[in-house]
Order: sequence, then C-alpha cells, then structure tokens
Amino acid sequence: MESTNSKSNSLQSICYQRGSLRLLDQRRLPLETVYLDIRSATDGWNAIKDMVVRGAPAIAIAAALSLAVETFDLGFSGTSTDAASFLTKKLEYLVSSRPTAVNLSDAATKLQKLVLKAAETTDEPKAVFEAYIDAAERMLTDDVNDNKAIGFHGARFLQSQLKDSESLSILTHCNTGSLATAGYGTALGVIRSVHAEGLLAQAFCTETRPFNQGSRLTAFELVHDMIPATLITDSAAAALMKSGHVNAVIVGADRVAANGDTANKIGTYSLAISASFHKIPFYVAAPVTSIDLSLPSGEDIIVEERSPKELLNADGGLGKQVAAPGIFVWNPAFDVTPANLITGIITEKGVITKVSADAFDIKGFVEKVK
Ligand SMILES: CSC[C@@H](O)[C@@H](O)C(=O)COP(=O)(O)O
Repeated sequence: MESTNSKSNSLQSICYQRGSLRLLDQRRLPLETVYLDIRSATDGWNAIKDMVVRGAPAIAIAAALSLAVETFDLGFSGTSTDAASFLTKKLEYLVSSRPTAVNLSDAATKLQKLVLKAAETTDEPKAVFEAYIDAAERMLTDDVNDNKAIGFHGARFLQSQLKDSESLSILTHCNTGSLATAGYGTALGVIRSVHAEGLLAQAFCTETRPFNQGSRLTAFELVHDMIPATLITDSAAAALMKSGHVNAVIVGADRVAANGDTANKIGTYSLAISASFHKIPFYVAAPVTSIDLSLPSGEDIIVEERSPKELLNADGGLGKQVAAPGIFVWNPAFDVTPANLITGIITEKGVITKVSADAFDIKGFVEKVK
C-alpha cells in the first residue's frame, strides 16, 4: 500500500512507530513524495533490493525494523528458543538483499546475538520479540546521534586544516544524507555541519550514474536545506578539480576494510584518483559500524552487480530503453578505493588519519574508542 505525504518535500526515509513502518520511495524522488507500507521482512527485503530505500545505514535500519513490525503482533506458538531461531533465520534472509554494505550484516549479527541471549534468560517468546523490537528501535536514534557526531568531528577537523578566512568547496558523490541514513547523514552530514559553521563556500554533487542518487537525492537535500550547491556530471569531476574550485572531496562508505580500503558507490575510485592527481584531500565519512575488521583489505569485498536495465533504460532503469539493443552491460554498483588514496576517515568517534605515509591504524583506533 502506498500513501502520499502532506509534507511534499520530506527528507525522512524511514517513518516508524511501534507496529508501523513506512519507507519513502526514493525511486520517485524528487518529483513525488510517496511512502510505502512495510509489514514484514519480505516487504523489507523487496524494498531494499528494489532501491525504495538505499544507503548503507538506512538499509540496515529498514531491514531490522521490517522484522520488528512483522513480529509486533505475531501470533507465535513456540518456545523462546524457537522465537530466537525464527528471528535469526529472518535476519539471514534480510542480509541476502544487498551484499556490499557491512552495516546490514553487522546489525544482523548483533541482533542475532541479542535474541539468543534473551532466549537464554526467559521462557516467553514474547519477551524475545520485545527485546528484538527494542534493539531495532534503538538503531534509529543511535544512527542520527552518530551522524551528528560525524558532522561535528568532520567540521572541526576540516576547520583545523584551513588557513584564516578560507572557506571550503566540497565535492561529494552519491547520496549520503538524511535519505541514506536515519537522519542528517554521513558525508552530507559533514557538509551540513561545515555549512552550519559558516565555513562552506559551496558544495558540488555528482549525478552518480546510472541510478542518479546525486542528481535526484543529494541535490534535493541540498536545495531543501538551502545549502549553496552545484550539480555536475560524473565525468566533469576531474575538470572541476583542475579548475581549482574544490578544496576537499568527502564521500560515504559501504564497507571499510581493516587497512582502510573503502567500498563506496561506483565512481568513488575515479574521484580519489583525480583528487590525488590534483593534490586535493579525499575523506571518507562513515560510522564505526562501517568498518569491517574481518577483512584485511578491500580485495575480499563483494561488489554487488545490478541489473543491466539501469544502464539500458532512462531514469536508472525505470524509464524507456535508450541504449542500443543487444549491447552487453557491466554494472557494478560499487568500487573499492585503496587506502593510499584516502587522506582521512571521519567517524563519530573522531578522525582516523594516517600513521605513516600510506597506512592507517584502523584496528588500533577501533580498539581505543570501543
Ligand atoms: C551514508 S550512505 C554511504 C553509502 O552507502 C553511499 O555512499 C552509497 O554508496 C549508497 O549506494 P546505494 O546503491 O544508493 O545504496
């Protein structure tokens, strides 16, 4: 079921109250504000796979909450252990919706541990479901707080790198804002904070082909917040950097490996190469939950390949066919930027900078801030 929102320009991707979840259909932005009712993990899985909701933190939260609404008034006959195994299996299923972002699998693992522990302490299946719902709901508030902290640390760090009276022009890619998270955003959150501090000359956002998260969603958020901003094609980024109009590039992350290699939206790697060539600092902004210490490097990150239709048809696959029929298509949704091209990683716990010319000590940082 779908419903239009009276606030015609809502930036709230996830609308949740206990027992009710509505997701803003991001495929229809910026022209229409339509929310879809999500009543089960299956609805959640489909919404994530079909890009109704996207962005690493938002998909983790939407997945967890889709299962929370399914279990809210579930007539369940079984033991507390059965309830835990029901939730565990549903979480495994939800993780299979999109493979690259670690936030979803990280959230699922934590929730699985939590329900198994809850089942050990009670015989009541209802109590296990309640523990699950409480934990899934906490993800919403934690994410907004983390994003605001990322913005705070990012703005403070960038300010410390500026000479007196300088202001910043920041280039970003894809959508990492309110729409990609529970609110405020990661890389776009840093831009929001820099702007709030009066330090932003302007933001540049790329179109982010083929799904156009930049032109449809980031541009929408920037206009909504009245942040001075300019949209460019993905292929204009190097020329813009050469023109001297960019002081910093800030992007989000779907997964950061232990050495700092970072998976993010396709095109991020090209931006990092261009930034390095033009001696422009390149930052990744992400919560600590985007760091995957189990992977030594980015080589083992699974990169999702999406439907050829996203390239063959207009509007990221939603419109008419525009490409020549019969052409083969390669459509990876993400790429991996090597750590040596990354200047720093802005997290809610502070900024991770290099310990030597080419290396981060990410494990040391995570252990220190835990
Ligand atoms: C805060 S969102 C960080 C990343 O998830 C974002 O940059 C990105 O790559 C999103 O890709 P998407 O395919 O739109 O889910």
